[in-house]
Amino acid sequence: MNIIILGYGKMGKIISEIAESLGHSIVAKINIDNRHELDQLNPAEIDVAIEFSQPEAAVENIKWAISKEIPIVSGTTGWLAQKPELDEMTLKYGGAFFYASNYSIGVNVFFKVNQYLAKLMGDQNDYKVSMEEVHHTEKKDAPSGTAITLAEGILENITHLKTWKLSEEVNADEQVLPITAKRIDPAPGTHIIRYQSAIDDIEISHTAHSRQGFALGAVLVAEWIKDKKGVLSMDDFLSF
Ligand SMILES: NC(=O)C1=CN([C@@H]2O[C@H](COP(=O)(O)OP(=O)(O)OC[C@H]3O[C@@H](n4cnc5c(N)ncnc54)[C@H](OP(=O)(O)O)[C@@H]3O)[C@@H](O)[C@H]2O)C=CC1
Ligand SMILES: O=C(O)C1=N[C@H](C(=O)O)C[C@H](O)C1
Repeated sequence: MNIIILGYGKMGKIISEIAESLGHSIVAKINIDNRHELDQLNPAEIDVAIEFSQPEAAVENIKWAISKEIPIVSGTTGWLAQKPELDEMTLKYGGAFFYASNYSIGVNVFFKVNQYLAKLMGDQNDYKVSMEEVHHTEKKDAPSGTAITLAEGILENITHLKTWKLSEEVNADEQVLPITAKRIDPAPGTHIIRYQSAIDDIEISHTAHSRQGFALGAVLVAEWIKDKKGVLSMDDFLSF
């Protein structure tokens, strides 16, 4: 496959290495300073675009790929308010757009465990639920996209919770799920969910040891999306 990398930073570099090791060709590695190279490319020769850039750059990058009819796999976090607009554009162009806040298989198993635990805890009003995420200091957004997906999994199952908020106070508001975001190098990504009561605590966590799992997942999705159409997510890709 011929792949274009939109955002050649920490993730873009690992994704390129993995893709090349699997026999794919990287036809361009685009950062802010060489975006002009996009105009010299022949879209017909690109099978898939993989986009891991920055919150302010993601929408423009994804629009570029959709408008050139190139299937796009995006992992950039911190811009999701604009996703409905991009979903609509994908359908208008008859293209393929895949977004996931986390491409690691382990985290996607963890998403399911989180939903199941929240369902079990839905009527257990003596427990206060809270979340902590830990990432490296270069991360631009907080809370992480993964933390927001986890929060959505909790809110849809615990009815007295109405929203989440960045806060360190576990007991502040019955209706609010507090999320603490810590920035400590070199943490690739840790997420912890805690249910705490006077009697006992329940805790689940996922700790990434490197960025390898995120990058491999993105390449596997890129291979899968090549001949697909529509607005797609990990629920379409994974069979669990
Ligand atoms: N979904 C997932 O599984 C994962 C998602 N992420 C997310 O991916 C994103 C990237 O993470 P990471 O690689 O660590 O970040 P980096 O900061 O290391 O890389 C981002 C890259 O994007 C480049 N960039 C900035 N503006 C543009 C633009 N307009 N067009 C193209 N490229 C641009 C930057 O270039 P320059 O340095 O020149 O500004 C930089 O090289 C983040 O949003 C992060 O949260 C990260 C890991 C996993
Ligand atoms: O910026 C990162 O590094 C990561 N970002 C993603 C997120 O915001 O959830 C995924 C992973 O946690 C690493």
